[in-house]
Amino acid sequence: MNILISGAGAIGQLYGALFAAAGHQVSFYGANGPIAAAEYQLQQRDGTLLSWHSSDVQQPQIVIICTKAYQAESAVITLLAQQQLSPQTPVILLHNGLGPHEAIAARLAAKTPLILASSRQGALRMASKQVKHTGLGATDLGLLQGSSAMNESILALFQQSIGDCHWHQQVLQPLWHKLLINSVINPLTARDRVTNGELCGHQYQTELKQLCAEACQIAQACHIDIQPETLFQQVLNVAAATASNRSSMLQDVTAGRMTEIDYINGYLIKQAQRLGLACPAHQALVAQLTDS
Ligand SMILES: NC(=O)C1=CN([C@@H]2O[C@H](COP(=O)(O)OP(=O)(O)OC[C@H]3O[C@@H](n4cnc5c(N)ncnc54)[C@H](OP(=O)(O)O)[C@@H]3O)[C@@H](O)[C@H]2O)C=CC1
Ligand SMILES: CC(C)(CO)C(=O)C(=O)O
Repeated sequence: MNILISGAGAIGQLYGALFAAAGHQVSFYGANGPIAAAEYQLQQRDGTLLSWHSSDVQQPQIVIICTKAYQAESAVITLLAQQQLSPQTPVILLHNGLGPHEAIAARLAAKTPLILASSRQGALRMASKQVKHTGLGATDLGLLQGSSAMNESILALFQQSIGDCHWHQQVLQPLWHKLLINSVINPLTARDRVTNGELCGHQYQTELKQLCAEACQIAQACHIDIQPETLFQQVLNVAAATASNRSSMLQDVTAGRMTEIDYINGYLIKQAQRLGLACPAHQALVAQLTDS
């Protein structure tokens, strides 16, 4: 298959390498347009280097947006302006957080398959054309709008190339679940400059519970099936399982980069305001991070 990936960063290069290794043609798009064919390297989990080649951009059969959440809409705008995409070509959004799908859905033709995806793989950029595969994890996918004609072939493509991939009829459920966990772990670790595991300490338990309770009330009002005690336990499990990790938001803050907080806690706050619900703990957290 001919796959165009917009966003040649850590996750874009990881998925690109895995698609290419499975025999597919991968081309990249950047903020300024098509990226010429080049050699890339993936540092695999066993330490060995996999060299692979991207192609020049041709008419794609699938488009995957692998930018940060705050870059996704502009990536789609650039593609629609510069490429003659068929309205049948599926567009897959693969970023953390939620929000850009609403604006992007409105920009695409009604029949264009818009697929949302969430990745629990880990990738780290080592050089402009080299990434390290830092963690294995599932990819969740599902159709948000448009024709479902390619659902099965897209799932087969992901399962054959990436491995652990799951199709969801209600894709917003797994995306919300990841957002809820990120909405607690990421800003706390970024605010206090601590590893994920440190959130399991006694001093965080009250704040964790309050954040989980608020987030669940908003999620439930958005028809997401989750209980505060379940989320609290999941947050502790993820924090313990990734104890030595520095969350992506902590890494962004430390490096002086923009964070995705507007698409994680910011999305929750937006939903709360729409529904007339209070969320003081999440608002305080956003303010603490934005002011720091
Ligand atoms: N890295 C990881 O382990 C994981 C990441 N994720 C999520 O995946 C998403 C991508 O993360 P990650 O790959 O780490 O981020 P990166 O910053 O490494 O990659 C984003 C890429 O998009 C490029 N880009 C920026 N603007 C545009 C644009 N308008 N059009 C096309 N390309 C553009 C960037 O180019 P430039 O560098 O020139 O700005 C960069 O190459 C995020 O939402 C992240 O939270 C999810 C799970 C794990
Ligand atoms: C699960 C967690 C918190 C792992 O670090 C993550 O997804 C992130 O850092 O963005």
